[in-house]
Amino acid sequence: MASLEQKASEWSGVDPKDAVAVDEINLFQKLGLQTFINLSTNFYNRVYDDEEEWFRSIFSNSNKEEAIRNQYEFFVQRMGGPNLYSQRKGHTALIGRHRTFPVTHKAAERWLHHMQQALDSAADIDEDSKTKMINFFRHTAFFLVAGVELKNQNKGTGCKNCSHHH
Ligand code: HEM
Repeated sequence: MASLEQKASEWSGVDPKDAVAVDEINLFQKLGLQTFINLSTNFYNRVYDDEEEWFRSIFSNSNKEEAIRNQYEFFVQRMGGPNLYSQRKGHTALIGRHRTFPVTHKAAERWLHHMQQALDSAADIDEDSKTKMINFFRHTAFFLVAGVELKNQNKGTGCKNCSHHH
């Protein structure tokens, strides 16, 4: 059976080594906290204003300000900054935290569309950092599609290892 990593690579089209290029330099040191706040604010403004109701509605039970903070704290932590996310919320456990949402291929593409737009409009991020970030986002998005699918298949069958993937 294909691993989540294999599925993520295949479905995203991102080579595994490009997906971890975010670790080649410390993006938090390079870009600073405010840049991450700006990016997540820009992204979620687009999500909450999405003309596509099916996608916008995935976020209808979430508070926009909280969603922005959850996201930038995770990005800061993942990209070389302080562990703001885990200090506040514990394990990142992204698959588990997405399992109640319809994380389909189509939803991943829509999420990535908004993130690409947010990156395109970010004057405070250089091109090299943008490339590293979008590859990481794309790979992670399809990792989540594969992970949520697997988790929901295993519903009720007690998959002990599911919580250890992220
Ligand atoms: C694939 C399509 C995706 C969908 C449909 C989706 C949907 C959601 C929704 C509805 C939330 C709840 C908002 C909140 O209250 O924080 C959320 C949270 C979050 N998402 Fe996603 N997401 C996707 C992809 C991603 C990707 C690619 C990443 C990381 C690169 C990510 C990272 C997060 C984080 C860190 C949270 C906060 C979790 C928490 O603290 O509960 N998501 N997502």
